[in-house]
Amino acid sequence: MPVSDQAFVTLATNDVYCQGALVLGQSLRNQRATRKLVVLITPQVSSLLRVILSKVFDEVIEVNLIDSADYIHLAFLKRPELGVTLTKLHCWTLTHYSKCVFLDADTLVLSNIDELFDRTEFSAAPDPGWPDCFNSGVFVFQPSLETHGLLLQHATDHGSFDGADQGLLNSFFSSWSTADIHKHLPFIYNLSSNTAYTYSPAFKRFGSSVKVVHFLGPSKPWNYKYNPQTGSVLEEGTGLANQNQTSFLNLWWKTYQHSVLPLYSSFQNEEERVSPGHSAGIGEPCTKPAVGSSQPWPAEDPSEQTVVTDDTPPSPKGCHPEDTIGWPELETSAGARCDPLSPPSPQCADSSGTQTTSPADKAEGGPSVEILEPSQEPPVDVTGDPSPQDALEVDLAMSVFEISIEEKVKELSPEEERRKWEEGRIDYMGKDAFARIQEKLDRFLQ
Ligand SMILES: O=c1ccn([C@@H]2O[C@H](COP(=O)(O)OP(=O)(O)O[C@H]3O[C@H](CO)[C@@H](O)[C@H](O)[C@H]3O)[C@@H](O)[C@H]2O)c(=O)[nH]1
Ligand SMILES: [Mn+2]
Repeated sequence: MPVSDQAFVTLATNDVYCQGALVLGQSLRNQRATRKLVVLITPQVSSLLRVILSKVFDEVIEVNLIDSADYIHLAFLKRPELGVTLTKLHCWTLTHYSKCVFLDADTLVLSNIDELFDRTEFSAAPDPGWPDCFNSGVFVFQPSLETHGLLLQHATDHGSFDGADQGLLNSFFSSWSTADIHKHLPFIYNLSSNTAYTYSPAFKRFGSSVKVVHFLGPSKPWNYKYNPQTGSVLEEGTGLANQNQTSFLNLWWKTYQHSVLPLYSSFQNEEERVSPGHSAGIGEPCTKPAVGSSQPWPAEDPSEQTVVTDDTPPSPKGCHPEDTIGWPELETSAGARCDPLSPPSPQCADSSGTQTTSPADKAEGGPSVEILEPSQEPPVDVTGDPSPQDALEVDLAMSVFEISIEEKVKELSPEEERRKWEEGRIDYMGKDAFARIQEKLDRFLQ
């Protein structure tokens, strides 16, 4: 029975973290989550990713620090490191929900976790590095503007002992470790993938009941390359610590391959229906239609998995090499259009607008799992040249043997920079951070 005034909430401030949010959202749908799915985004997220997110999430909500009260805004300018922290706190403003479960975008849900809604604010699992603190990657909270205001006030008055949300939330909800054991979520709701081996007998004993894996720390699943034929991440140079970690990474990538990549292709199908004759774009899987089917989960999966598929028949697509004109302003890499493993590059679709899927579609359990057939084409890096105002930050590189998500560092021209500022799209955390501006001034004055 869906409970519409409760929601699972995540956050993605850029296109790279959006890939994580998509995997998380699809993993919740695959596990038949009965609550609404909400993703908070910031202005940096490109229009294509907003459309793709709206296929998975019931609500895609843009939040902006600039909307916060002036005193917060000013304090923030002096404390740019609190940026993502304060953004996470926006989840308390979702007052059209009575209770929510926040999940970091780098988490993966392995079985249904609806029972978390039986808990109350503020419930979280211990942090593996300091178990008297909770980890802020998974928590139960109750939206409230009052609490939101108090949290912001706390942030400006006291900062955060780790410079981010986990320190702040731990000092705000400081009685968590002692007051009420019901607020301690079991570790299986927030198992850190990279510490699963530090107490291996416990992992042997309890590992099979893990419900949420959290890829906390500096290396995220999308930093790895994945071989879609073997179904495993490529290990060279990554220093993978252990087998459990690898299994979880493989699961993340399997979800990405089977539940997220098809969203890019189905997006393109919709575009085709809107403007027939402008069919295939970059990387269109045009040689064979994709087949909707249920995909068994890998043997290493520690829990019972269900992949929900819808009954929508795959739209037949022929290979029409002369029709590869979907987005004329973009360059295509030679050969890319016929690689069956290539979804359309995100760069192809800057003109996406604000298309959404109805929540009814999503209630069915998300898009079908597609089997993408390998081809004999040589590996192709599918890249394009997006229009400046929607600069995408990821490149999806696809080949028969390798899928990778790469962060793209895009240099904007001075005019584009100025326009971004004028539109209020300021990268406080990055190149517009005060320290960087100071450096520029210093250079100028020398
Ligand atoms: O550039 C960023 C960075 C973070 N996030 C969001 O913020 C979350 C937290 O960042 P993450 O990189 O996942 O941090 P962790 O490696 O998990 O590190 C820990 O420390 C963080 C800062 O205190 C906490 O937010 C985490 O919950 C905690 O697990 C992410 O999952 C995203 O939802 C973005 O959207 N964009
Ligand atoms: Mn995290």
